[in-house]
Amino acid sequence: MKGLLTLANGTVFTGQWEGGHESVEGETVFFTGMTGYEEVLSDPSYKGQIVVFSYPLIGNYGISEENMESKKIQPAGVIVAEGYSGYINDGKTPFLSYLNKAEVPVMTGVDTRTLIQSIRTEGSMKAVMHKQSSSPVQTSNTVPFKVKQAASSTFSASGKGNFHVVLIDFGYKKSILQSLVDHQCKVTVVPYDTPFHQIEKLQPDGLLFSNGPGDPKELISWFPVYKKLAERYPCFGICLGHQILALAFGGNTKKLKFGHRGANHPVMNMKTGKVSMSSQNHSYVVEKDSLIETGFDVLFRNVNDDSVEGLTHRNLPVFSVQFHPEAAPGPREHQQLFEQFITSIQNSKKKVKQYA
Ligand SMILES: NC(=O)CC[C@H](N)C(=O)O
Repeated sequence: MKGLLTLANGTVFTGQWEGGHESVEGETVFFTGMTGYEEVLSDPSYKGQIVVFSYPLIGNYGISEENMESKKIQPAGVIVAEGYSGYINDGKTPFLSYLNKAEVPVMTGVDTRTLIQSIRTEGSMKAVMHKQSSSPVQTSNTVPFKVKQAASSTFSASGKGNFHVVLIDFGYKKSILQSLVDHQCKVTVVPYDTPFHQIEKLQPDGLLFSNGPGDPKELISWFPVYKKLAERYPCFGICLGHQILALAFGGNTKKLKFGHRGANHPVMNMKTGKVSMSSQNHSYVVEKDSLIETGFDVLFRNVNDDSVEGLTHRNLPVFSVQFHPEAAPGPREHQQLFEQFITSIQNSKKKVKQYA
């Protein structure tokens, strides 16, 4: 069965329709990593997007539940050049069956090279993906934000939990929670719309503002609460969490032409001059010139396009990164940022003791 992907500019790409809902729409974005499709498919930040994989063969090591970042397949649709359907190890689910079960449509045999070139030239675009035999869904302008946990829940490694971190959930990846637990934190996950006094009641040692889908400015009504929290507790922001911290302190964000999605984005630490590789998945960035009165300095910059990749506050134990330090199988060299967060919690605790 033939499938069609119609971009907002009218360009049509064809491929093999492999199943799932008969018609979906979403913003078309591309991911350049050679591995890591399980992470991409289950990262809530991809919610509602149509993801095009630039690596030509996807699915060659199947799907393992343990590598999934959330309980759902998050993108609205998936486009690949070739979907692997050969042998995989026991205990893994074949790529296409997993997506079929989740009813997420996949198109294979697509000219992904030309498709990605057109996104690079014209920018990320809305598109409709549908089975040739069914009529396409109507395009709407709804932004697919709002990933919400019903209630808060607490996690820790048994017998451990030296620091209590409240993870503010905008659509968090499981490996962020895991990285905190691995760093001896007891973690309470709370929905993004949890009032200040409820977070205060939990007596956190620090707060983690998570990643998440959509435009961070949608959360504007919550910025005063996030600012108050950041003035009170040591904070670490990741991706959407980083953007939100900048906005809450009066900074601004803008949308990139086609975003950064891959596992080899070089970033420079502005304090040390050291360049390291990072995993990334974002459309929006913090505008450097908007930071003047926020109290934030640039902690990391992107070596490719000079965009802001991290912030550190001059007077508060608050820092953030636009990339994903928790990511796997991307580079692991940013795990030390979780250590930095723990150190900032420890230092704040010492200060409180001093003044007590
Ligand atoms: N990974 C994320 O948290 C993404 C943040 C935001 N939705 C963006 O696209 O820029």
